[in-house]
Amino acid sequence: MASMLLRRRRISALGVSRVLQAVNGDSFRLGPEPKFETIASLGVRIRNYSSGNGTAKFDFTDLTRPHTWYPNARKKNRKVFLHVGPTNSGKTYHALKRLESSSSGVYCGPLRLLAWEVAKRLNKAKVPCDLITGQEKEEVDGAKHKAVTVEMADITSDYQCAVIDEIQMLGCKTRGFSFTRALLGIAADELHLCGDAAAVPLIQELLKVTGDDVQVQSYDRLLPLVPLELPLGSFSNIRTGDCIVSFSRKEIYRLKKKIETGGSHLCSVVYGSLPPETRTRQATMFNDASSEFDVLVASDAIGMGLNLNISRIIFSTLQKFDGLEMRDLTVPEIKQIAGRAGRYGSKFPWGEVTCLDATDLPLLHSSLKSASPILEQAGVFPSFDLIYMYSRLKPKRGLYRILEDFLENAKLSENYFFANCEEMLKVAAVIDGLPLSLHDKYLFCISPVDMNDEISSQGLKQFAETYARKGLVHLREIFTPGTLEVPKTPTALKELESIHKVLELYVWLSFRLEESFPDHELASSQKNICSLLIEEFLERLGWQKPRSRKLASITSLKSLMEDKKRRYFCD
Ligand SMILES: Nc1ncnc2c1ncn2[C@@H]1O[C@H](COP(=O)(O)OP(=O)(O)OP(=O)(O)O)[C@@H](O)[C@H]1O
Ligand SMILES: [Mg+2]
Repeated sequence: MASMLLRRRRISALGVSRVLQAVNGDSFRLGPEPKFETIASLGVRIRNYSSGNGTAKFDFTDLTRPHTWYPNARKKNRKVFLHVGPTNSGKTYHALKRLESSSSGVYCGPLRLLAWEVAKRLNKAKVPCDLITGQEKEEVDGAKHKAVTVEMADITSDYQCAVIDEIQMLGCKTRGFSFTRALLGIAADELHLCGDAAAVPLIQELLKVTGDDVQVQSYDRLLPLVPLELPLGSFSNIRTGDCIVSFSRKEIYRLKKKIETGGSHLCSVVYGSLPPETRTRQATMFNDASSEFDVLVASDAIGMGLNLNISRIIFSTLQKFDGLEMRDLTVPEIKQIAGRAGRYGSKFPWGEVTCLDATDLPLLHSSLKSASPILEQAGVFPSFDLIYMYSRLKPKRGLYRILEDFLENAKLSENYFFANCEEMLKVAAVIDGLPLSLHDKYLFCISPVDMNDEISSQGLKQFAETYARKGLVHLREIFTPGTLEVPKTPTALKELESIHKVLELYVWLSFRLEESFPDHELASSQKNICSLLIEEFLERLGWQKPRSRKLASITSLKSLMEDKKRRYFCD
């Protein structure tokens, strides 16, 4: 199918045959935008350097004091509240209450789904709130509040209140630096940090030098979470409100099929490579008591902060493929995922957690009893301006060499580690030969391309090549609108997911290089069609036997979209 959509002469090899595919959450390389945000704080020495008088010896690779990169935040004496406790203890709830009552504010979350949930909640409470993620900007008239994915946090604005959710992610190898940037850089009178107690000592240490006032508020779980003594046993024991967790996309579909062929349940699915809007609607459908989709099959894409009507989490495995090898889930991962069961305010009075396989039960039980290991270091990454200034010392080098050199020479304090930038380097290696400015190269490097996905990486390459050659990239050059159709096989589904990624990449670029990527509307609408077709596959052409709903009568895409809007967009 994809050969019809992505012209063959440009995107050739399409097959992706990984049996086990990691199905993580949102794309993580929606890094901070390449704005000159640090330079102001580097002061006079940079001016000396720039004037070329040769007297200044500014060391751009000295990253030992990242808090000095954010003069706006440093002008404030921020009141920092650390809301810590187990999952489902009301941490985010209390922070959001403050946000809601503030005159201006921002919520920064790790997932689009969380940002979406918060924007919806604030708007419902008559607090106009924009939703801003790497790929979308939904602006509301008069909004003084924003719900954003953490990479989009604006450190140049002044807020009364800011919330950073799942703050323990500052220890994440790939995305941690964006949490650190938000932590040190957001200029707010009140900063609320929600997350695991394991992050407290590190945050206290990092904020010792900022002059902020830090208070810790601890919470207890609101509803009990009961680890079961028995595994699930037969699949006939599956019941409404169950969520089976698996880390392989193929396994997710196998489980869905197995449960649905039992004839009593229909399954929503949520996993990382599904389009975000599809994930949102699948989650909404599962949460909706009047929908027939009463069981969820999901990856760890549901693992953070989400409020889902889950009564019991069933781990199909306690191992996941992390891109390199199969490994056991960590204690925080198990606790985060298990914590989705029995959310306060859902219809279930407590949560339960078990496994498919009895041999996994001891690890499950011991992990739930263990404290998460104390975080030792926070991620950090040089902003574009530092890389740019450094590049002037190394003329004629491509971004790959500049990044590599920079990281080799960079100095950090013991509280920080360098973000893993392998994915950025992969992009740099592909585009370095093109006649593009360093700024443009950096932009392509932080774009949400999935370099492990052949279609997505080919899409990026073609966009960058055309942009370098002509400065203008029309979507039609690599994509033929109007050819998308409901996938008929799991392979076609996978291809459609990849095509969605290419369209998402175009939309992302069109936000940042508006004139050069002018087909924003077309790419957005095709992207939406893509996700609707994927959902149609999930609902109609999957393995389930629809019961009462007359899906067969939905023939045109228009009526399909209207049908979906009626059912899932009206809230
Ligand atoms: N005091 C309260 N009154 C009403 N609802 C509450 C209260 N506290 C929490 N809730 C609700 O309970 C649910 C869980 O709360 P919340 O999302 O804040 O937990 P959390 O500690 O942030 O969990 P996680 O670690 O999973 O992110 C949410 O639906 C929230 O709205
Ligand atoms: Mg939370």
